[in-house]
Amino acid sequence: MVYQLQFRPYQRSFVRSLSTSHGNWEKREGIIIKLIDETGTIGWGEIAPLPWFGSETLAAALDFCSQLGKEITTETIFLIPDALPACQFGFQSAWSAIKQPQKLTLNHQFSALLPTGEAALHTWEKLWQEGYRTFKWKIGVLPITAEIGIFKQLIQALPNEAKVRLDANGGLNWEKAIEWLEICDDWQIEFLEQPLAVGEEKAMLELSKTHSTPLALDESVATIAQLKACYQLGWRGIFVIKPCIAGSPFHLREFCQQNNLDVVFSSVFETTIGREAALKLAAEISPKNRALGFGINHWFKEDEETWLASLWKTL
Ligand SMILES: O=C(O)CCC(=O)c1ccccc1C(=O)O
Ligand SMILES: [Mg+2]
Repeated sequence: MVYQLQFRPYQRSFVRSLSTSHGNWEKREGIIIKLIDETGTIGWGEIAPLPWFGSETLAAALDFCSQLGKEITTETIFLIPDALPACQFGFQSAWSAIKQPQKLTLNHQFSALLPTGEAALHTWEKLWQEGYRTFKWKIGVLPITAEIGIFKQLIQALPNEAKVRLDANGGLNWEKAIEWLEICDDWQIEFLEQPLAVGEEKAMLELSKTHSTPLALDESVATIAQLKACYQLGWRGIFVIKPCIAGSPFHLREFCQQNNLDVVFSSVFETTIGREAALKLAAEISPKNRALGFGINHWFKEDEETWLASLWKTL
């Protein structure tokens, strides 16, 4: 089967930059793709790379799209190399949108991403009023004493019913991870995400055995190959899945289902197009008790619908 292909790069700025232990992220860049089959049916897809997480760069994704020309075959779509995981996801989900155009039905809760640092203290309440009951806050950004101080204020301000996830983005060392885990154990945190850097999976396995707070791997399992490697290593804790950068949605679903993984789905600030495809997977494989990490409205300046509509017009 042959599909006509069109694509458009996009970029949008965050209202405030996303601060993590990797640094400050100012704007989201990606590519929207449009496939058209012989009957005129359209499938949209999105390539939303996150190079600081280990995916390809935007430039590599653009090179890939540019060399394809005006058409792409089913075969090419399923032979995209593993070095281009965000492209695998974008093209294969656009293909699915044509072949299996089912509507998205979800009854999961969402988790809201709080701004980093003190700003979390005056942001959670608005999100609570919007109905969020799970909140994620970044750590490993400020000096640890200051951060623990803010954390204690936050946890005491939040209603009892609220669940809290902490995400260190690999920014802690062994001692700081233990310091945080002891606090997490006291406050019944839902989980601590990626305390140590990529490559320190054995140490994280060790930490998971000595503390009651569950640990989640994120950067360590960014792609399907990494996910498999960590599973093989014996990781049976939580796996954070960012579908848009993980690779083939078909392979991802198969591996998660076969091994019954405890997964938490997570956004990479993709647009509605990537988000719909990611949430379709979540509807199938995310456990109901794990809120989806897609509560990221308020992070962009433009109104999503208007912004996307104007991008669409150019395709
Ligand atoms: O997972 C969530 O709840 C929100 C998304 C999120 O935290 C995130 C978004 C973009 C890039 C990295 C991360 C992260 O989990 O580290
Ligand atoms: Mg994370």
